[in-house]
Amino acid sequence: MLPYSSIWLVGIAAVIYGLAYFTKRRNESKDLPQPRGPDGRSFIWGNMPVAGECMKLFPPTTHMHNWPHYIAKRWKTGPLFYLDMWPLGPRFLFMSDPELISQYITTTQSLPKSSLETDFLDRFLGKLNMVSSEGSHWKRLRSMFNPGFSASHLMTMVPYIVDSSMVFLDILNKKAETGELFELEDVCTKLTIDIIGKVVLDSDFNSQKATHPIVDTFRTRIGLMPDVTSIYPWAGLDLFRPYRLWKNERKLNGLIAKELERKIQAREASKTASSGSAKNRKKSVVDLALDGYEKELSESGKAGGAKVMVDARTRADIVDSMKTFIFAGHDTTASTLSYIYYMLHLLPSVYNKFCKELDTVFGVGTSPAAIAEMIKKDHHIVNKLEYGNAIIKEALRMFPPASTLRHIPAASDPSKIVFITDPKSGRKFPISGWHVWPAVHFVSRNEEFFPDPHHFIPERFIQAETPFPEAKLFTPAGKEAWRPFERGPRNCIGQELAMIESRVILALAVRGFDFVSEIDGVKTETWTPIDTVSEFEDGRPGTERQTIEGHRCYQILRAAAKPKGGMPGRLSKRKVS
Ligand code: HEM
Repeated sequence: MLPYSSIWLVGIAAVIYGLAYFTKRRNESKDLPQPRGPDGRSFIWGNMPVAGECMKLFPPTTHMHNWPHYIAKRWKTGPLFYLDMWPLGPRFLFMSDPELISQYITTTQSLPKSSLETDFLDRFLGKLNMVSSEGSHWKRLRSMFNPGFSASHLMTMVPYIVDSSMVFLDILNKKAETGELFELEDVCTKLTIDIIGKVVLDSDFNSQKATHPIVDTFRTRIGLMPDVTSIYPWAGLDLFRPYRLWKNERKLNGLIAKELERKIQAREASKTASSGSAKNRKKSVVDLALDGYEKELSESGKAGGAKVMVDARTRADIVDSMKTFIFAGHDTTASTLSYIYYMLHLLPSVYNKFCKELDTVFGVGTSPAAIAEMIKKDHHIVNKLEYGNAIIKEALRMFPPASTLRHIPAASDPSKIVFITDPKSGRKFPISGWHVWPAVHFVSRNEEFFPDPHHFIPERFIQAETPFPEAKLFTPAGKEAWRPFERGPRNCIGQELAMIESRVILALAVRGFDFVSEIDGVKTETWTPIDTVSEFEDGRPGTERQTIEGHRCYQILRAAAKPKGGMPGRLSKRKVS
């Protein structure tokens, strides 16, 4: 037994060590750009007072990517700042300078993904998912699936996208007839899921009209995941969650594996088939991945006879990738489409200008059915929708559905700390040990590149029409300023698909509709653009606050950044202009 005096000595030593460690950690961020002042930083709490203010002011379910722009303005931090919430929360480094981000975080030097992102995705999609994979496994997955997501290959999928969009158009017509209250995002999600099923797996999910086990099980899984809107690790604790998630994963993996097996059998059958339809079938993303796999096997001399055996590891990679594509590809595009309908009601001038472009490209008075045929004949015709494309880009700028989070571990040896250098000031900033979050929402509000960032101005992306010729967007510095799909080797593999499907849907299913968002019985008929910092000037707590930047359907975090409540509203027929 230790004598009391020794216990005291050990206790005192532990307290001294603890205090020294705490002081050292806290001082690491002392001189870095960050919110300052009594409401910005304290020795004990670091920048927790800032998080406290944001949690109080922003409506409760707000996506946290709304914070950095507000913080930068409120505490005048500039485009790069640290938010040290240790030991109660993460240590973030926020940035909105696209040049710094591309050079040090995502492109020239592509940092590994942060555990704040990958822990969630590994649990949700499986450990082999592409978004959180690193190194040789990520390279293998990316090169396996790149061919299927190339622009030239995706163009061959346009007829499928058109067919799904015509079903969607039908549904919108019915909603406009009844004038019922519905969640626009849900309808858009079913459309994007159908498109992904077809493009990726050549499966008819048909979820716009019926239920499909894969889609149902997948959506159940989304509901089972913890709500990650809180920065506290204990938020959303549920003892039965792991079991429910495990059960759901088994079911989902089994369903996708069955679909994959069907695909493999169909491929084998088509090799010997004489019928043209089997041979001429359009290839899905998985088909192209399996083509690559077969080629790899035959080049390495491992192909065993005429029948190709897909090994268990490759099957597991494909199953997790399918979940990844469904996840990454449906919510994101559905959210973007929902915001486009929402903005086109609020800005009739944008709607009218787009209708004129439709007339120019497809001819005055051309019906959606005729436009559908035109697109099927000439897939590239949708690329002529320059203004339509700018509308999609502006929606993605204002309401970005996703972004990236990167991290390299802290270094105890000061000589091993990694720094980035601001070319303007020459100042060095440490990145080791910080979760670097180049939140697209924050970058998209950088006024050097996007003046009047709270206004929806598609023309800003068309050089000949921009009202901001002095903005840096069209200079070399602005090349990577628009980054909703991120940049560099880890950029979005599905970005061409998202843009092509959005253009097709705009061409077919926007004209003639008027969508009015309606939350808790309040219709959004008009909108006054406003900066969050001005909007929150009154300091009224967020539980009472209903809008962000003037929008009642602000973005919340539900796996991706999605419109609040699924964008409820009513559709009506609009006078065709
Ligand atoms: C508007 C639609 C979309 C947006 C805004 C978007 C955005 C993004 C962003 C920001 C990333 C980087 C994530 C990170 O670094 O953690 C990403 C990655 C990814 N996206 Fe998308 N995405 C969209 C649509 C799609 C579609 C349609 C698919 C596929 C069907 C897809 C599949 C993926 C995959 C697999 C990755 C990981 C790529 C890699 O790590 O190599 N996305 N996306």
